[in-house]
Amino acid sequence: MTFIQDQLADNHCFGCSPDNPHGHHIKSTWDGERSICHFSPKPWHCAGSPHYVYGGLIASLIDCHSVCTAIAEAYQREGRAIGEGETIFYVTGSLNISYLKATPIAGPLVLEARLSEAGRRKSVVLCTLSVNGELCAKAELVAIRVPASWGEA
Ligand SMILES: CCCCCCCC(=O)SCCNC(=O)CCNC(=O)[C@H](O)C(C)(C)COP(=O)(O)OP(=O)(O)OC[C@H]1O[C@@H](n2cnc3c(N)ncnc32)[C@H](O)[C@@H]1OP(=O)(O)O
Repeated sequence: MTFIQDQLADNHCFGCSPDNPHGHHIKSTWDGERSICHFSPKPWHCAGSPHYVYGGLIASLIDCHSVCTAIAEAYQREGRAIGEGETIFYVTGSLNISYLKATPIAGPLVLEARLSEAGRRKSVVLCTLSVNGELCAKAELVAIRVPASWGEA
């Protein structure tokens, strides 16, 4: 399976870089229309209750998965494979999450994202997070394209 994050160069992100030793290392697939990410929380990712996932982690996963989705779609729109040629880099402009149900820590968490808008610099990504087919959170993220130098070390 090919993951978006493994095709991106110069990515140091806490949420999604394969090379950040302290990060979440999320992995997302992109089928040309939507992206999927599976994440299995650890016991220490709990909220006040040991049974449910901490909301900040949920935000972090949605953030990275959605921005990576915007990046994948942008490469596709330019007729390029992900990571091919000049680097395309997006950052989070805004993130609006609704926590609909407590998210069971037993997981796995399934994130699914697709674009509702794709402009020259701005993309809007809709993302859901479900466990066992039950919708626990939904979000809208505005991703803004920035120069590739943003991501350089
Ligand atoms: C592979 C890597 C994956 C990385 C995933 C990591 C995700 C992250 O955590 S990134 C870190 C968190 N985000 C940041 O630090 C971003 C900080 N903010 C910025 O750098 C800037 O404010 C930035 C880039 C968002 C906007 O730059 P700016 O030059 O002001 O944009 P501007 O030209 O005014 O606006 C462009 C478009 O975006 C829209 N926009 C700008 N900022 C926002 C915002 N905060 N919310 C919603 N829309 C916005 C504008 O309305 C405009 O839209 P339109 O084209 O429809 O008129």
